[in-house]
Amino acid sequence: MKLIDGKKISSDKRAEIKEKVAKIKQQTGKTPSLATILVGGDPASRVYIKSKIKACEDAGIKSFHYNLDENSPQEEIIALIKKLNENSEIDGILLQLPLPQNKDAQECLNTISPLKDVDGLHPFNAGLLNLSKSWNEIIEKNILVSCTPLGVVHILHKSGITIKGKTAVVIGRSNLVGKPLSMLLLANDATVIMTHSKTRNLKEICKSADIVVVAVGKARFVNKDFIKTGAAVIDVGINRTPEGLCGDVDFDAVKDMDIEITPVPGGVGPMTITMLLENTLKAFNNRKR
Ligand SMILES: NC(=O)C1=CN([C@@H]2O[C@H](COP(=O)(O)OP(=O)(O)OC[C@H]3O[C@@H](n4cnc5c(N)ncnc54)[C@H](OP(=O)(O)O)[C@@H]3O)[C@@H](O)[C@H]2O)C=CC1
Ligand SMILES: Nc1nc(=O)c2c([nH]1)NC[C@@H]1CN(c3ccc(C(=O)N[C@@H](CCC(=O)O)C(=O)O)cc3)C=[N+]21
Repeated sequence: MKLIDGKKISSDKRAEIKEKVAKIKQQTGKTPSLATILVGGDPASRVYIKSKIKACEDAGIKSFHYNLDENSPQEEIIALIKKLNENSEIDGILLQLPLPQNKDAQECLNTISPLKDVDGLHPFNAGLLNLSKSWNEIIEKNILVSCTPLGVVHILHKSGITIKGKTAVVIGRSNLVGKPLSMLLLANDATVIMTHSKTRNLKEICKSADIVVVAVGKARFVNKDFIKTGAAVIDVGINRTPEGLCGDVDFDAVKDMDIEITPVPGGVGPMTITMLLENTLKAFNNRKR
């Protein structure tokens, strides 16, 4: 087993971003900025938001945080987003998901200005990703794509894992992770198989893959039976268990195989936040303010 060090790849990229931010400040006198919105007080979401704010600070990106009450009506969330859309000082807006019950997340996301949509969840950006024909096009056009999928592809590139021509199986089809990730792998010329809870013969399908990305949200879901020798396994899952934080892969069960694998913690998680910083810079550049 070869461990893929997401933390190291992430900190290298953050150092690059920090330099870029310093240059922008020097050349324009402006500071790229991110607004984060948390509705309610879900403990896991609080932890993520805290790391996001800390990462912004470390990189020299200005951050503004808004914490709305659990019971705030949807109109209040939308009104805040509209206010942030109009605030020329703010480059990126991140609405932390999931929202408390009885709120329509997509409706809120639809009101974020596509230019400030650092999670790439506005239909306009999701559409641009869909229409893109290559990875180069996505990079050159500065398309805003969901941070976790971007992080996964960055990890693959930095680890020297070829994507072109490979069979990649993605487990999970959420709008935040599985679906945009499948589009990114496709743009990188993989043969992509998208799988989900209704997929039959999941083990066999995964066993045929050169690259397996798991984003299901079930602790130790993937075991030896899913993985072929020589495969790259990217574990997106974050599960809090009595024994601590763990991914969707049963790490102990596969660790003796001849594979490359990202650990949890220290794999995809840190990259997600790094890509949020990168997307904030993209938003700054796209707005040319
Ligand atoms: N490391 C990071 O930076 C991030 C980690 N995460 C973590 O990744 C995981 C997934 O997140 P997210 O995509 O938002 O989760 P969702 O709950 O939105 O999606 C889960 C997906 O898994 C599929 N699924 C559920 N059960 C099975 C099964 N038995 N077999 C195959 N597929 C199944 C679902 O299928 P169906 O569509 O049919 O219901 C669904 O598409 C979570 O653990 C989350 O915490 C999320 C974001 C960032
Ligand atoms: N609009 C929106 N955008 C998101 O990108 C988003 C979201 N909502 N909702 C929740 C998920 C989850 N997510 C993570 C971010 C960082 C780590 C992370 O840093 N993980 C560390 C461990 C952190 C810990 O100890 O909990 C690691 O894996 O090493 C994990 C998960 C972003 N998400």
